[in-house]
Amino acid sequence: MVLRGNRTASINGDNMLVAVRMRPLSMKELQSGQRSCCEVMGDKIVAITKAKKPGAVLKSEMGSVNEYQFDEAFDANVPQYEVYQRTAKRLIPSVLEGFNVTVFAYGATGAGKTHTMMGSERMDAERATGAENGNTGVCGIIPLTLMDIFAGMKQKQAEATLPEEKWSLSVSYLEVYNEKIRDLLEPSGINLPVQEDPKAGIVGVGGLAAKSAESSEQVMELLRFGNTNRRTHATDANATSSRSHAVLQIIMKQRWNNSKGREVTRESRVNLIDLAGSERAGKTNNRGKRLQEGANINRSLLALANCINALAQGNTRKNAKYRDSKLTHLLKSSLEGQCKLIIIANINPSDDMFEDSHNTLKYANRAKCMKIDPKVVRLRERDMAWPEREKNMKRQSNEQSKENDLLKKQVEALQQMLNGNCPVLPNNGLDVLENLKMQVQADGGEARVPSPPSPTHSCPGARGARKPFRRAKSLSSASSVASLDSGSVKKGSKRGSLFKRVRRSGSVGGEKNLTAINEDHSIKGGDDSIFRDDDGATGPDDVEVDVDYTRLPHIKKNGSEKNLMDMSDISDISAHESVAASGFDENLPVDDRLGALESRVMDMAASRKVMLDFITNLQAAKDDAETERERARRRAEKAEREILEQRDLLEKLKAQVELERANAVQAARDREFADMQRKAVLGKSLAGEVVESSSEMESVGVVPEALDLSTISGASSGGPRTDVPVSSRTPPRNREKVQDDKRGRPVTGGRRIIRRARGGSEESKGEEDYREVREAFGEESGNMKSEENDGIRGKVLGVLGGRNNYRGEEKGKKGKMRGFGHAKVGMGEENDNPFSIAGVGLRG
Ligand SMILES: Nc1ncnc2c1ncn2[C@@H]1O[C@H](COP(=O)(O)OP(=O)(O)OP(=O)(O)O)[C@@H](O)[C@H]1O
Repeated sequence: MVLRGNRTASINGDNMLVAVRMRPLSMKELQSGQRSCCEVMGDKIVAITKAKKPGAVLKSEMGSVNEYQFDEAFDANVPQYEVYQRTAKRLIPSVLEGFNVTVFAYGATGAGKTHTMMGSERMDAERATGAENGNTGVCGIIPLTLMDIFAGMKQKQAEATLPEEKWSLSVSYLEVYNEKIRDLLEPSGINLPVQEDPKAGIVGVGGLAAKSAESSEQVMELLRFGNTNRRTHATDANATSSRSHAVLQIIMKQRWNNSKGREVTRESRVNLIDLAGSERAGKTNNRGKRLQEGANINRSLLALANCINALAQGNTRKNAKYRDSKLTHLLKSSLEGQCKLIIIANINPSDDMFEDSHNTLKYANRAKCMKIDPKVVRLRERDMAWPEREKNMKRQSNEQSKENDLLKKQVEALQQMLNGNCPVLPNNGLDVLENLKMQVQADGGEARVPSPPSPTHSCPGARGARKPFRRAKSLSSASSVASLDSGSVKKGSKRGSLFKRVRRSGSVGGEKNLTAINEDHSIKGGDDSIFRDDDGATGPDDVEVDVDYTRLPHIKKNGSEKNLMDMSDISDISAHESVAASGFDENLPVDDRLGALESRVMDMAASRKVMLDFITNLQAAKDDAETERERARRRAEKAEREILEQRDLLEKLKAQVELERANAVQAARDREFADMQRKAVLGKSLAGEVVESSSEMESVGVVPEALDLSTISGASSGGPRTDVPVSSRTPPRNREKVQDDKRGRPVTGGRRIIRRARGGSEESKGEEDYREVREAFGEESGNMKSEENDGIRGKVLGVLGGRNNYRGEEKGKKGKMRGFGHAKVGMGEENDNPFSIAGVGLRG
């Protein structure tokens, strides 16, 4: 068995601590027969044993033991609190003194990093039983550190000896997932940028939320919320595997006033980091998204290992490639030596994880060689002399005040436009909106509330905090939009167009003439006193803007009413202003005036943000209204088109009805004419005159052949006639003869006869029909006496018989007796075909 090792402790003394923590084998691992290959020995030494391969010949296959010495080493039995006590707790005094501290846990997946940093799932229950009193069984380093920091702050505050000494704390929580930085406290899905301040040697994250907290409980609440947004997923190696690196940043501030009346701020940051674990794809069986996550985790951990290697090689700080990953970029200031550093290497003792655990130990061993030289307390002192500061504050305050006035008036103008006083924006109104848009864009889409300026403040957040003031100035001078009131423009004025616009055009009656909106929505200049007092000084008492904020418009959007501005944000602007006015009261002590001015600047900035938001909302509402108007116009046009189409259609239908009516009239005339002809023919026949022309017969719908008895064969058989030629002409249908009967009632010739015929006995039916035919055609019954006419009568009855299914001879008896008498010229009862000769009958 070969023994190798590196039994040296960290070279950085108190500034850096490298510890190793070994977790116990899990039940699952024990059940699957895995054995421990690691041992924590005395003197903070960890030994890792590589088993000899069965039948090993090569040196690499031989068993070996490696021993490494660390600043701290914890075996599986060491409880959470002891781990904390021997690591992070040591650095709490440094934090309270203003040092930056970074603590991170490193190791393979499932080695116990989250357990070490956060604690176990039972942490909440345990905390409820009083972790603060020493019952800290399952709390990890993060909650324990928070408790101690808050306890330390409380004590410091209680023992405060410095004038106006105040302690405060805020936290931010982020994750690095797949090389993207996400805010866990205000999750938005946005990939936040890493920002570096080389001068101050600080690396921060742009746009990261910082939440102030009064107690560790509050921070733990925030953490719990953040953890619900963190990416974790079950893998083969760990049921709750972290898929991202999580960074909790605690920012602690101590403020006091020094003997020269200057405010001094001391700020320290504590980074508590739970890294995701390195993993081998072969062991974890991860696929797809998990595999990609694993690759990104490994890449960033490799970048971290490379940086540590480079830093451990002595004077090669510049060789460390921090930008190889987001994680190393974020940790740059911690690794470079700006921070006190604690690295906890977690190992899983299972022999199955030998390679991973050994790598972790080698990595931690190398980290010991990093040179850490954290900067001592970083004091940020306001070094500006008071008169200069006061002047500066006044200027800023006035700029804000003027800008706010202008914004108030623009809000008013927009409200009027929105309330319908001016449904279409005039050109200069559009200028206002355009100007506002530029302003909002120049603010990066959002106006931030500035904190009091601190010229020597070197952290990026604090520098950013001064931005709104500078921005306001540069914006106003850069703005190139044409003035609304060109007469009042002062060309070349440093104040720029936004302020030029409210220059006065004259004062009225000695009163302060407030800037107002002209009827055409341009902004009318007010009294110069808005900017200057009689004595030439400027101040908030000059501002008297009477805006009724209770009349803020509600915009209907998507069916629901939306208030464009939160009233609570702005309702007490005037109160702020009156309080802030004390900043100009020369009789007050300097500190009070400074405080008042600061608070005024902040309030002004806050109300400016509210108004900018409001204006943006108004703009959006206006856009929505215009879109809605456009939609309504299109809908109206469409409806108009449809109405016109309907009208066209109606006209066509009317014309068609007219045509049909004319046709019907013409058809009625034709029928009348045909009936007259037929009547004439039948009259002739009944009178015994010879009907010479077949066309005469046809004209009344009687086919001559059908009446030609010579063509009738089997007339006496009584069966259906098959040899009777069927008229090739379709008998005209619906051509019913309508005429008055004797009583003047309209009678439908053929049909009526048929109906009647169906009613009585067969014989009398024939007679009746015959009579009715006669009557229908207005013949005198006397004309029927002659024997010759019996033939015609027989014909008529025969036709009737066919039409009404008279049965052969029996039904046509009378006709036969009187001559022709072959009523069965009809088709018999089977023949119902209206197109047969029977149908031709008298129907025509
Ligand atoms: N010291 C310990 N004592 C008891 N159980 C532990 C200890 N360390 C870790 N565990 C348990 O081991 C399992 C894995 O631990 P943990 O989730 O902390 O691993 P991890 O290193 O954070 O893994 P990953 O990188 O995948 O997130 C958990 O069930 C945890 O409770």
